[in-house]
Amino acid sequence: MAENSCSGCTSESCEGCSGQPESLLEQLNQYSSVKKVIGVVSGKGGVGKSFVTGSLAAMMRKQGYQVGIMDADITGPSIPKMFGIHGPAQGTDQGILPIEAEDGTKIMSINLLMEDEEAPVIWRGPVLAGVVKQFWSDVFWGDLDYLFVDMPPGTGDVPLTVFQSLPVDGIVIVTSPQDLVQMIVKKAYNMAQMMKIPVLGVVENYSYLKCPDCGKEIKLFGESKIDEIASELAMPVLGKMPLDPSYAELADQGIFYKADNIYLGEAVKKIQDL
Ligand SMILES: Nc1ncnc2c1ncn2[C@@H]1O[C@H](COP(=O)(O)OP(=O)(O)OP(=O)(O)O)[C@@H](O)[C@H]1O
Repeated sequence: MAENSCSGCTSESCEGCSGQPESLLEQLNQYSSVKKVIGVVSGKGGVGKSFVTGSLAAMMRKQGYQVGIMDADITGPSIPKMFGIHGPAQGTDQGILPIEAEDGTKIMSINLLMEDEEAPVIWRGPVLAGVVKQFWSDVFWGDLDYLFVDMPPGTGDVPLTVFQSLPVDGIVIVTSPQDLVQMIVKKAYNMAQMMKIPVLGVVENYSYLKCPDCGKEIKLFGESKIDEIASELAMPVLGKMPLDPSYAELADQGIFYKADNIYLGEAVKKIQDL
């Protein structure tokens, strides 16, 4: 995990602090340990960010790692439904307990804390940011190898809070093959650069649809430009995923942890190598 050796001390009490900007890192829940924090981001909504978060978590879990998912997409949480879990989450002296999916993935989401899952969250940025910090400091995650953070789309308050408050080891950018992509991917990439967060690479979703009859690959959104963009930014393409209704079905049935996303092998390797 990224070091935060100077958090909690002042420039008077620690020589190491002098001249360094004050760290905004939040303290992790004291009864928990998290080895690696991986953020999954997208420049715009609906490109499959939760889908990639869920796939990566499920694949890591299948390999025997202790895995958690923090659903930081507070106003559009979709992880609990994908993993077939419901609240209310319970609290103990150690903190709020995440809810475990059937495969053992530990999940915390605002939907697990609301009385009515369908009630909208109409909160301003600072409140949303506060919730994300509490998901780190007040949730009893236990000992995790990987915590995946499903971010809201864009570069607003919540992604900024995650980048500043959590020791993010790397991010995966998710995108789709459309004309706007170049600008959107660059915005996400540049934000990470400005926050000094390593970019592990980019995943393109909806790259094509495979015809169930003839196997032909149909490029629904036109030709992909992701290789060009990735090479311009000197980051790897970690996968190109087709639109595959069988995955959507697993999500709708709440058994997404069963998904074996063969298109994300490179992404898994990259995360394991961290
Ligand atoms: N490759 C795919 N094949 C089939 N269905 C997919 C694929 N990718 C995403 N979906 C489905 O599309 C919908 C939107 O995906 P998802 O929720 O992951 O997007 P998102 O980027 O997280 O959205 P938001 O911006 O709202 O957070 C979901 O129902 C998901 O199951």
